[in-house]
Amino acid sequence: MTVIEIAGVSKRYGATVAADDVSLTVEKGEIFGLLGPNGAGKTTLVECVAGLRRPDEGRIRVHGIDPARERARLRQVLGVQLQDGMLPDKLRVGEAVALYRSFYRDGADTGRLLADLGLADKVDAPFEHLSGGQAQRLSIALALVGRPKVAVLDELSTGLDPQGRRQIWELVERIRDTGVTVLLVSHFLDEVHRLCDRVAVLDRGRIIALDTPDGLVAAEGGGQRVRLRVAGALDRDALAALPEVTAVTGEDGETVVAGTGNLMHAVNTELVRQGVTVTELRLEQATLDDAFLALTGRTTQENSDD
Ligand SMILES: Nc1ncnc2c1ncn2[C@@H]1O[C@H](COP(=O)(O)OP(=O)(O)OP(=O)(O)O)[C@@H](O)[C@H]1O
Repeated sequence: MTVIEIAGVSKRYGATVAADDVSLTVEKGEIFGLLGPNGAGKTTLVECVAGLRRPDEGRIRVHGIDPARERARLRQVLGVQLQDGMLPDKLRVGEAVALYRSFYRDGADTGRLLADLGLADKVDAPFEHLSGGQAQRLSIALALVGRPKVAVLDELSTGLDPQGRRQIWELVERIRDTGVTVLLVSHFLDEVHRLCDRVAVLDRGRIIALDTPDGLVAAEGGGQRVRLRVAGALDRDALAALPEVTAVTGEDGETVVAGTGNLMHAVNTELVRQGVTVTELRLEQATLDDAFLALTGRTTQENSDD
């Protein structure tokens, strides 16, 4: 069942095209990722889904509701994670959750929600005293307090340490397991790889790829690389001619063989045939980072430094 439908959506700010003819659908129970560099248009798109902005063109439906025209109905089915620092410093965790709960006819049990999010002992803590991870968990609690069918989570693990990120990821999986459809905005490749069923990669307002995380990696060129060094001369052309091999590159005496299928075995067999002495041999699986680089021409480092 389609829960979110985005069809031909465009949004401009003056001369900037933030969304350019974007179409996608999100199915019930999916964790769907929007991945892209800074300024790619991710936030603009989710703000349109959340009814906070009106697209210039195109159609959006969330559970059949037009977000731009039916904000009150939308609020009953869609929960949106607040961005950093959007709560008053002195507001206590329990007060914030109770306030947000009061917006809904059929909201969550706030005590249970806080316990589920590991915030039970922070009920009386003011927002300004929360750690980064606790503040993130509170923002997720506020997105879920209306027991939404759809949760929009934006840059959910920014600023968290590795342990905090893992905890948040487990939490998102638990949310999905309760039947909530999740639209997740991220520019972290490891995050979308771990969590998402499907990912749309956005760049300059356009969808440049839409697939499962593994599908994106595979499309990048099969997903494997063998790095090797040998003593003496290596016939790279013979390696390149192997059916499993898509490319052979190399510098500083290292040879990098990219390919598909049983690449390691094929390369090994060829090295034995050539009778060369191998001094180093290592298999790397391509990651979503490689796919991102191949798709956008930018590394994730350039991405976050944008
Ligand atoms: N209110 C606004 N007025 C003018 N331009 C805007 C506005 N909001 C966003 N933009 C521009 O639209 C483009 C898309 O921005 P958007 O925030 O949607 O991207 P994003 O992918 O969410 O980026 P980030 O990862 O940095 O949050 C950018 O070029 C941005 O500068």
